[in-house]
Amino acid sequence: MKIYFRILSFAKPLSKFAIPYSISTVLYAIFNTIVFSLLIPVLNVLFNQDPTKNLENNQFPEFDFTFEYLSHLFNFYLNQFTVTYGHKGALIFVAAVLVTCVFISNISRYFSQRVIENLRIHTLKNLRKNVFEKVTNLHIHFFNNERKGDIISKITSDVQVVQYSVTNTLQVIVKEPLLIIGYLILLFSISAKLTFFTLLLLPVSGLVIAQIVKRLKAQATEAQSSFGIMVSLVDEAISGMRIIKAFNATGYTQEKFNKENNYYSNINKSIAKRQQLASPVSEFLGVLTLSGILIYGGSLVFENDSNITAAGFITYIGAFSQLLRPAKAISESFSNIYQGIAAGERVLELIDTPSIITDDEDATEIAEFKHAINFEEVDFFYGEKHVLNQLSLQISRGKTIALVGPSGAGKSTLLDLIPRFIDPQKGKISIDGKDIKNITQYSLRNLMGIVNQESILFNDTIANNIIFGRQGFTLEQVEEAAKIANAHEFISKTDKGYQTNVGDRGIKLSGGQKQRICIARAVLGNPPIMLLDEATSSLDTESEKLVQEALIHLMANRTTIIIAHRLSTIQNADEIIVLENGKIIEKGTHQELTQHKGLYKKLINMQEFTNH
Ligand SMILES: Nc1ncnc2c1ncn2[C@@H]1O[C@H](COP(=O)(O)OP(=O)(O)OP(=O)(O)O)[C@@H](O)[C@H]1O
Repeated sequence: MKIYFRILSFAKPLSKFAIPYSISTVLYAIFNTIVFSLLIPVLNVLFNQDPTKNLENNQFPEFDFTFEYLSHLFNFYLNQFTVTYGHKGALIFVAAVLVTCVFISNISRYFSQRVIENLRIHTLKNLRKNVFEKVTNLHIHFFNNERKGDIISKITSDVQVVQYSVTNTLQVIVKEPLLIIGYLILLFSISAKLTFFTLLLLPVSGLVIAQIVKRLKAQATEAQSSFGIMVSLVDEAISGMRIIKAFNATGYTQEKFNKENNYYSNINKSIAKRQQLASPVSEFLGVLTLSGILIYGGSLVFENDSNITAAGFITYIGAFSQLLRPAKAISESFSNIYQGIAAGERVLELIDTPSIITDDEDATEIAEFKHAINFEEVDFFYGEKHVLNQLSLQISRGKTIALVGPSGAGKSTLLDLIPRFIDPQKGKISIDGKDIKNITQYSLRNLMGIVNQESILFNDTIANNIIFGRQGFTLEQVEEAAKIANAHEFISKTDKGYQTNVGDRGIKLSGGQKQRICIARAVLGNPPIMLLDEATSSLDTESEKLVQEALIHLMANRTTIIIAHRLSTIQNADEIIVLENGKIIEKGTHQELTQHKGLYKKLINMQEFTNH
């Protein structure tokens, strides 16, 4: 229930919806019940052939806020009509009242449905907005541990499931009980004795339904997470289609998907079995109750119990059968709500995931980089694994630092610490003496240009891929950045120049072109610090030369920390840091390090670096 109310809290301000919804629903319930209460006088008109009999005790009723008052008022006018215009006139009167009541009740229903529909759309818009904002604000490490497909399915499919069950239930929770109350009042006013008897039978039906829907929530959770796995499989298959084809793994991939698909379908079958059972069972139990009423109530009528007349009894049966419909709707929606709650729980779990990397309350902005970046006895762990061990390092402004070392030595981890993609468990990293934890992430990252090994582009124009949402850049500045990145020439030759769309992940561009656009993106805004992870994938010589040149332009007059794979980059660096098992074991220039018989020399001898 807590989850249910939290989901509803996304409908803020609730009063905007709650007030008009309550008013229109109450009106609907009242007029709907009145329509039924009209049955008694109609039957009386039909059965009662002597109108003067009615007139004898026909008095204008005293005002009272009850159904009885309404019924007396109606009877008063009905009798007047019967006497003045005969039975036909009376029937026309009843028909006119009926049409008016049905009109008002349907208008009210239409309004209440419109309000609830708006509430549903509003809630889901807020829920989707919140969950996407949350996901994009989360620390990078979170995405290493989660399946991408699961996150996608939470934002899309789970939110949709919440829509169809939780908000539908809201409609049922308010409207149907009101209808039930209305019908119960009518039933009590016809015969209290018979209604007490009816109420005794209802809890039995409730217990049976509860038993049926009990396991639904666990199954619904399983179904949603299985759907998440399926989305992941589709995502992996589409992104890895080349490899799948190259290794003839189409069958293997299809089989993996089919297995999950079968599992998902089976859970859904089982859920549907239970859900579908709720409605016929509740209807059957309702009719069972009705037969009880028929026998008991009928005998009261036969015994000439003054409590209930024949017309009253027929209306009673009619009203009771109407009572079954909202009761059925409630039991049906309860069998659906579990699916919605399970989905809601998954969405809220994502919203509640704490971001490990946050800005300190007293974090300040940093506008420029003047002196040095310092690592002081930094320790970093991935779980139990000690990735960086008591690492201390100074990077002075304007220098180019090359990080080298065997695979898994901790180079990428070291680079990720500088823009606070991750935080060290021990030690301190500072810029110009200021702990980076006390600097806002936004201003810290604003000082940096980052180029990854993988050229990540988005399905958008070249210009938008370079600007990437940053404000205040002119097309001239974008072109300037592209020129530094050796990209301007090829961009100008494309169909629409800077407005050319690069396709999904930049599929319409070559590897080298993608890299140069990423370099242009990093250069734009002229950040003083560059964090580079040199690509290992070899390009053709021409392309390689262009990328290499672009990187040289990029590093000029900046502080650069680069995970280097090319010998030329390493040789040009001011300082080479050799990492092994999370420790700096050597540092110096190329000349200095080749004179030692250390790891660097060994890596050179093993031809670890490419010779461009
Ligand atoms: N997200 C992660 N979760 C758990 N362990 C990780 C994660 N990322 C890296 N590691 C581990 O941390 C260690 C250092 O990884 P890192 O990527 O920093 O090495 P590297 O020197 O950059 O290697 P390479 O040159 O192969 O990219 C490795 O042993 C790796 O297995």
